[in-house]
Order: sequence, then C-alpha cells, then structure tokens
Amino acid sequence: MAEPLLTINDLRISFPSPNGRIGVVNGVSLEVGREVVALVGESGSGKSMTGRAAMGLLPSTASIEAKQFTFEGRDLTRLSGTQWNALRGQGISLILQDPKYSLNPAHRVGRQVEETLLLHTRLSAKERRQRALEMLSKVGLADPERVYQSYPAALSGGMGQRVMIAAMLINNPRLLIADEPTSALDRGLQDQILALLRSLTADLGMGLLLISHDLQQVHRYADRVLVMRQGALVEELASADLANASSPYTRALWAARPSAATYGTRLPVFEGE
Ligand SMILES: Nc1ncnc2c1ncn2[C@@H]1O[C@H](COP(=O)(O)OP(=O)(O)OP(=O)(O)O)[C@@H](O)[C@H]1O
Repeated sequence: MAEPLLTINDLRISFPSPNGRIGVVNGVSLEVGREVVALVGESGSGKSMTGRAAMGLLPSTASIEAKQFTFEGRDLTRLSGTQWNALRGQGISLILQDPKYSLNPAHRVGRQVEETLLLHTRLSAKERRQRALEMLSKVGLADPERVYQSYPAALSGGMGQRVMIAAMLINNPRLLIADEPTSALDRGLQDQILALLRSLTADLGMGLLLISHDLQQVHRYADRVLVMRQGALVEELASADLANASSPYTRALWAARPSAATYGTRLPVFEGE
C-alpha cells in the first residue's frame, strides 16, 4: 500500500463512569490509504467512536490516547479546535446516516453544498455556484440546477444522501469517513449510493473508511475489512476473503449477514468469547 492517509496505532477511548473509566475502544490499530476500508462489528463494538475520533468529534467526556494517530503524517492528538475545523473542511469529511439530520431544512440545497467553500476558500459566489452544480452532477443528480434551488424537504432520501455526498466532497477531501451512510435508505438505493461512493473514491483518489454492520455490502464495496468486537480488532482481511475468514467471530458475522429476509436488522450481539 502507498503512504497511508490515516494511521492509527493503539487507539484507546474511554468514558468516565461511577466505577472508574470504561474503555470503549481498547487498542485499535489501522491504516487507510487511497482505498475503501470497512470497519464492521456488532452494535456497541466501537466502530463509530473510532470514526469520530478521526474527525475530532468525540463527545466531550471521552478521553483519547494513541501511540500514533496521524493524518498525512500530521499528529491529530495535538490539534486545536481551530485546526480541527480547518482539517474537517479540507482534509477529512464525514458522511452520516440520515441526510434528514445533516441538511438544514431552512436553507436551500445549493447554499449548503457550497458552505465549505465559503468557509475555507476565497472563491467568488459565481465560482462556488459553478462548483456546487458540478458536484451535484457528479453525484448523479439529473437536474443539478433544480436541486440547487430546492429545499431539503423536496428531496427523496436517496437524493438527500447524494446531496450530502456532494457537500462533503466539494472541497476535495483526501479521506472520507462514512458512518452507516445508507442505513436510512431502501436496499436498491443503498447499492446505488455505495457504488457511487466507491467510484468517487477511485476517481478522486481518496480514501474511504466505511463504517457498516452489513457484511454483504462490505463484501461488495470494500477492498479491506477490519472486524471489531468489544472495542478491539479481531481480524483484518481482504473483503474477497470474508467467506473464508479465520476468526470464528467473523465467520459468525458472515453467517448472520443480512439476507433479503433480514435486511435492515442489526447484527446479533454474540455472547461470550
Ligand atoms: N457519550 C457516551 N458516554 C459513554 N459511553 C458512550 C458514549 N457514546 C457511546 N458510548 C459507548 O461506547 C461504545 C461504543 O459505541 P459506538 O457508537 O462506537 O459503537 P458502534 O460499534 O458504532 O455501534 P452501533 O453500530 O450501534 O452504532 C458503546 O458501548 C456505547 O454505549
């Protein structure tokens, strides 16, 4: 693999509790280059906390330590709030589950897609508009002018998620973190959005950290898979090898992968070791 974009070595995240600190991520190490890396595992395994740490978006009560935690060689553990804001606008972007909660219903789509350019570049209004229209077209929206003028309420779920992707990519981030980016969408749309994310990742030369509980999707759209359980990594493998995983836990997750019948449900939590 070429020089990684994101390098995490022995990441530990904990929260205070009446009985002392509770570790929710306990020594995770990973690298993401210009590729699609999936982080999978049952609910509560620490996937989102790992992704949020890489965006500087952990809850304020969380404590974080790591032997190495760098983006393009830059130490993320030492960034100030202002430096995080700059990095989030220009280097790393986050796509969350449901565009309904990410888009502001009171503002037109165009303004929201352009916002990062307004904050982080000196482009003129005309240039920003041009770039926003290009991005809306790149994410597969057929009538970018109309979408640009629309309010979020006028968009379907799939269109809303495409708009969010346009907003997150407009400033050419090198790393995209997508936390369950399609779980609010129906199955057909999920495939469309993941195929879009995968092709944009390759076209734009980005890295994508895809957080998911859907092993079927991961198998189809990721290059590599990291399996988490109870705050630790249990296995790392090429997605093509998922059906032949060596860890019993990965094998159990693979056997429980969503089928047409169980699609949309959470992965079961497996008891014991
Ligand atoms: N603000 C918080 N304070 C204390 N514990 C928290 C807080 N936020 C999350 N946790 C705990 O951290 C653990 C990891 O949560 P995380 O959201 O990373 O899991 P996940 O693998 O992404 O699960 P899911 O698929 O359900 O989102 C969970 O046990 C959760 O209860």
